Amino acid sequence: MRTVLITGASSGIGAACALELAKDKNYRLLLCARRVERLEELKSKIKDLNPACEVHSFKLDVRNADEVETTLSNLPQEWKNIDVLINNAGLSQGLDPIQTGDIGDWDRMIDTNVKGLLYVTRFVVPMMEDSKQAHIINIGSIAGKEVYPNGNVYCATKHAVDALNKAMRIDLLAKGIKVTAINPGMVETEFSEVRFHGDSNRAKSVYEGVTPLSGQDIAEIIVFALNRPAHVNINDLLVMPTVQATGTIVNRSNSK
Ligand SMILES: NC(=O)C1=CN([C@@H]2O[C@H](COP(=O)(O)OP(=O)(O)OC[C@H]3O[C@@H](n4cnc5c(N)ncnc54)[C@H](OP(=O)(O)O)[C@@H]3O)[C@@H](O)[C@H]2O)C=CC1
Ligand SMILES: CC(=O)[C@H](N)C(=O)O
Repeated sequence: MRTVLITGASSGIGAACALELAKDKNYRLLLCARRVERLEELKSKIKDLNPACEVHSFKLDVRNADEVETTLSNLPQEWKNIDVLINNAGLSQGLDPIQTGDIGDWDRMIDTNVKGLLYVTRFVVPMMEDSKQAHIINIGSIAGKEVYPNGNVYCATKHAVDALNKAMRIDLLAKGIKVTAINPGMVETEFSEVRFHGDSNRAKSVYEGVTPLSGQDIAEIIVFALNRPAHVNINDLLVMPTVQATGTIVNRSNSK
């Protein structure tokens, strides 16, 4: 049995991972995010799907290092050993050129996508000491492999995730902790709604005329990566919908 901690489990890819892992009797789930009411709804979906799946959920804002340390160290005793960390919490805010970008948006992206991922990893790795199957999955992005117009700071944060993913693989090698980056292209979640500060029409237009990836598509790939034999690690995977060639080149006339 492996205990999996998923950050940002209240929506999108994180919630889909929880539901996918709940189908597999080898996993028990630690779910966190800021919106606890969403986590409660997710827990009841998991109960319907697999009543035997053990779930513990809690509120966590990954941007606050003290909160991350205190909350993780105060987990109930039976949840203190972690095997798998899915560093998923993240967001994009704004899509503006650098000279007019909103500094609050920049801070939120850097604090969540880079510093939050670091804080959680810093305090979870010591909780993996007893694990024989320790694995960290970092959710990067196509935006961590290339830069697209007006993506500036979001792209920079995901390039940082790409670097940290490689750095973790080096630093954690002697501990036998697997480290995998999953880098999605366009996935239809709340991502665009958050990027455009709740402008749902603009968010919808991102997915017009295309079949994007779903959270479930990414979750299935993560479960595949987690279930490889002990000697096999998927280091880095870039996953795009068939209609997407780069961060911004998308065929909207030939949706599959
Ligand atoms: N959708 C896409 O096209 C792509 C997404 N990604 C990445 O996938 C990851 C998941 O995003 P996605 O599912 O699409 O988007 P969603 O907006 O649907 O989900 C984002 C999740 O992150 C959580 N989160 C955000 N800020 C914080 C915080 N400060 N502390 C804790 N949790 C936080 C949210 O929970 P809450 O608000 O409740 O705290 C939510 O559960 C992100 O890292 C994103 O960058 C990568 C490439 C493409
Ligand atoms: C370009 C993408 O596919 C990604 N969702 C992003 O907006 O960075």
